[in-house]
Amino acid sequence: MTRNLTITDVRLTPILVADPPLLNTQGVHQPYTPRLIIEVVTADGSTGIGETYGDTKYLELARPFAARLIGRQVSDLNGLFTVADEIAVDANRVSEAIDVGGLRGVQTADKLRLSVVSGFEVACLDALGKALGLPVHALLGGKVRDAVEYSAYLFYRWADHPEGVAGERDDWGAALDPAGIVEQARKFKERYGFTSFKLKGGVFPPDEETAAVHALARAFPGHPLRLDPNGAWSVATALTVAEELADVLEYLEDPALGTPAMAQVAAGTQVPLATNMCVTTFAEIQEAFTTGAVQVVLSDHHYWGGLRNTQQLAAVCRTFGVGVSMHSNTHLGISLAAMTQVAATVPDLHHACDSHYPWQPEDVLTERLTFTGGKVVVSDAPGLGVELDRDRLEFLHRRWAADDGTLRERDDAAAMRVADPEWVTPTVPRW
Ligand SMILES: O=C([O-])C(=O)C[C@H](O)[C@@H](O)C(=O)[O-]
Ligand SMILES: [Mg+2]
Repeated sequence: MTRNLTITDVRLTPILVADPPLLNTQGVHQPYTPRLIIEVVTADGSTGIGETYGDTKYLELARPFAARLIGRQVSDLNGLFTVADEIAVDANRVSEAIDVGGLRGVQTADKLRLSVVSGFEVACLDALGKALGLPVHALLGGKVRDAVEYSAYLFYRWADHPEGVAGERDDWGAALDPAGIVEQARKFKERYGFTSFKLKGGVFPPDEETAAVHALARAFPGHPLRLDPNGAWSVATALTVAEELADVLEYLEDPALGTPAMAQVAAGTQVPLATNMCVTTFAEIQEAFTTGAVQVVLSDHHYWGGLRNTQQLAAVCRTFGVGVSMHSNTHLGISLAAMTQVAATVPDLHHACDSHYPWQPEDVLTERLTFTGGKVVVSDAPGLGVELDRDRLEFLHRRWAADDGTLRERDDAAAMRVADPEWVTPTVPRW
């Protein structure tokens, strides 16, 4: 039977989703964070869904992108990059050259475009898979594992958002010291079965964070542990921490900012270094790999340009003997399903992937994805194997529409200033 896979409609729905008061070196998460949900509809009635960042700078690229997709084939995934090249990026959007205070590395016009392409690519793959009756992993060449392992993403956090700030409550409680972090890790293990733990650092002086990692090592002997200060330390501080934690760390993530600093740290320690900050584009690979600056690249399909680019990144890493795993920031179930589908196809995946999903109490799916033994089972259902809950989508969109603009852009430093008016984004290295 010949199918008509022409794209006839594209729907873009910006939403605001609840986010807990998670601390990082920039500040704290806002009570609600923007995401963009993308639906691609084909002439024969398949609808595919994708998800990406929802801040204004992404929306303003997604709209002309969506308009250009009408009439194209949903299977023309390579064509998405051609379409992206046609979209002009406002120079002001990249003038500061960093994104979310640098948490996602360099910001370029291409990377902004790729962050939009990724949402459309996932939606097209989902629609194509549904039309053909094949899971996304089959469209990517087939799965090499039946479940994908994730790590518990531990955060220093407050119990609630600052007084007077509207937000959703949760039962995780505060975690502001080693005991609080161990308690949080126990809950993660109980609720989801995770056996790897990553602590988001760069929040407190390094000796406090080192103490928290030692406390985790005592509480969970033999479990892989990671610490990620998002580049907040000097080379000297990074080397001190690496020495103190050498026996317990699986890897140290972005201890110092930029490839040259990472290369200096790498030269002085046996602890592997991972990154989602100094290698975030193909252009950054050569310098990082030839200087031995990183041993594990944490891919994020959102800003690498989608699932197929993630596979290409994995192939380059494999060629250079560099490990690959996955980075995450606030995302919903569509992205977790997409991450799981692509991770299932990557042969050398030796580290549990990051996921913020357990921190997100809200979703746009009819059924939440679940972690069992720290793993998500790879769906063999057509497409991503998930279904959009239209009522939830509408509810979360109404929250976005009602916002006066303050929450539509993620700004962790601004959120921190609500609690501490003197707060300014720390200069790096912070310690
Ligand atoms: O380096 C990382 O893993 C991240 O930046 C992940 C997230 O952005 C995290 O730091 C956050 O959301 O606060
Ligand atoms: Mg990181």
